[in-house]
Amino acid sequence: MSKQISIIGAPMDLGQSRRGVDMGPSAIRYAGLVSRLEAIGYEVEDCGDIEISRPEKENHDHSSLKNLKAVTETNERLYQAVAEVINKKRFPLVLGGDHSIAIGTLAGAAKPYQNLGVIWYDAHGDLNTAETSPSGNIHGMPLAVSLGLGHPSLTSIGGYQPKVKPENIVIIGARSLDKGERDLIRKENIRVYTMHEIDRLGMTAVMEEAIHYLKDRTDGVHLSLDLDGLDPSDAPGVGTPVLGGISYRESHLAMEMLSEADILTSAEFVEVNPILDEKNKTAEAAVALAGSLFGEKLL
Ligand SMILES: NC(=[NH2+])NCCC[C@H](N)C(=O)O
Ligand SMILES: [Mn+2]
Ligand SMILES: [Mn+2]
Repeated sequence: MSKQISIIGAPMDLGQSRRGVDMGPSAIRYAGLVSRLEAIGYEVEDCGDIEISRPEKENHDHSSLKNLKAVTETNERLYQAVAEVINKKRFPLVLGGDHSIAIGTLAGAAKPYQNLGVIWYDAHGDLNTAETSPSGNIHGMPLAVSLGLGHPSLTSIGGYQPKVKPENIVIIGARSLDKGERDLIRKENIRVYTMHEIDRLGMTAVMEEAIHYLKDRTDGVHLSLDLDGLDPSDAPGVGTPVLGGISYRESHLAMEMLSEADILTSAEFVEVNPILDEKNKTAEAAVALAGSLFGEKLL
């Protein structure tokens, strides 16, 4: 992993309907992200926040894709920002914002790779399209978009598609999937470790398998960590909490194992919503997990 990290804030809340997730990057910074990474020995640059487009007032045309234009424009800018960081041979660490920002992150992060692996750490699959989405919220669609499925203005960001292949994806922590998402997972044979497998096999075995699987077939790996992958008792500050999630300790173990495997080439932490949080607990969890992910050791 590159010893130089560049942090990019993407304070967007337009991919869903609960206000406050645009303050996620601030909350994560406030919880001490930069000093935490510097203490491990990284050279850290904070690039600040990308500009977020204003939502269109009339949204009737795209009720199945809320704020499509603003989400598209914002992700174009995030794509550029991530690509620039990678050109400088630095490690991009993106802070959301709702999960729709993964569209731009992945457009930038996948570009140098033939077979980018993706670890989607999430309660949800985020594999909806306008046709299958129950909500019209684009934060439920970014993984589908990265597979090349969805509205052309989203799938064409970065000028190439798909960004990732279904066989290079591992979803961890799933416990809320819509019908269309389940169908897509079966059709494309996407590897999913649901909460059932995490309970049954334990996080150690799940991560060993996931890492082994990705190591064999990919030339880079992106971690997209939605804080709602964690149990709401450990990460209450999220817009779409689902009971029965991954514990704080299991998440640390997962991050530590990723750090040891040294396979990551980019990462993002998304869906931190300080308005719904308890004393910045969720942002603090994100920073602590980033510590483990980047190799922090107690002894
Ligand atoms: N990134 C997230 N929190 N996504 C939640 C998605 C919820 C639901 N599956 C939807 O598509 O609307
Ligand atoms: Mn989620
Ligand atoms: Mn998500």
